Amino acid sequence: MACLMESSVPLQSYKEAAEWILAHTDQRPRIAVICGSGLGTLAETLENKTVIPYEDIPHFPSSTVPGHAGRLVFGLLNGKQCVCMQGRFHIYEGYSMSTVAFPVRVFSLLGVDTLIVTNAAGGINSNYSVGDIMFIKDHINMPGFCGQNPLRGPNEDGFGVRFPCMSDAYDQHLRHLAMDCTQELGLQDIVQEGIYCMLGGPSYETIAECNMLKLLGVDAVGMSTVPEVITGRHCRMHILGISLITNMAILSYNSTAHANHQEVLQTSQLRAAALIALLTNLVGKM
Ligand SMILES: O=P(O)(O)O[C@@H]1C[C@H](O)[C@@H](CO)O1
Ligand SMILES: Nc1nc2[nH]cnc2c(=O)[nH]1
Repeated sequence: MACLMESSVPLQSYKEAAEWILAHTDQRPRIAVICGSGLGTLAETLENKTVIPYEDIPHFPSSTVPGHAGRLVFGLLNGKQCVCMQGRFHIYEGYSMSTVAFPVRVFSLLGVDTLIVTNAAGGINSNYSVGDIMFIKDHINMPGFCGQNPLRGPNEDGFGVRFPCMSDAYDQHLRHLAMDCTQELGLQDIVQEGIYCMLGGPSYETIAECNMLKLLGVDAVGMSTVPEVITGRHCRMHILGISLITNMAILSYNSTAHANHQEVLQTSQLRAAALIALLTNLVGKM
């Protein structure tokens, strides 16, 4: 009988990508950073860089979104070896959740055990302001309500268990360490801690959808992060999630504001220096 199961990414593809990378750099980082929309400048600050375009790596997807350069950058951040993804993948580009999270399993094969995931997000919580930095304490996988999950398909036991727990997805110790860094850097007035909700995109939310998310207790909404976090936790990585509030979600029919990607990139640029300082300080303490 023909197999009716959807195919997920074959194990061999992760292995071939990892082997290729290991053959092209001597760097062996334990920390990976996924840079959100417009936040890739962090990678420019690494020392002793090895830059690998995604298209050179076997089986790696390509970045198609403005503000996502499409390169892996290996190097030293505050003396610690790191690998930065300058550009991530999204399901709205046409990728499956497992393809979006492909790099995370490759990182795991490289020896990465700590994943810092950043994103640009719309603020739902009315106490937030544009430019706030939100540490993610939990997420809602909205596409997951319709069966979209990066772990869908046969389980790869070599990476993790069939039914991984997600109640501890975001590492409390890392979050507290990051909070301490914001105090040291004088950023405490722009720091929040909250719940991130992933929607599929690429359209931004309607006013009714924003109000629904507010009722659900969501603090910030975006189109990413959740696939990488679920996949990272599946292979027991420690995870820190950071959302930059690049725009406020529109909750009132009286508003004349319109969500747009230019505003997202502008706010990212405005806060790039603060985020770089935060991550540099944090990585130094890890
Ligand atoms: O990759 P992230 O989540 O940072 O980017 C967000 C979601 C969309 O790609 C884009 C919308 O402006 O920003
Ligand atoms: N879904 C969504 N993603 C974003 N990314 C940056 N801002 C937003 C937003 O308002 N909504």
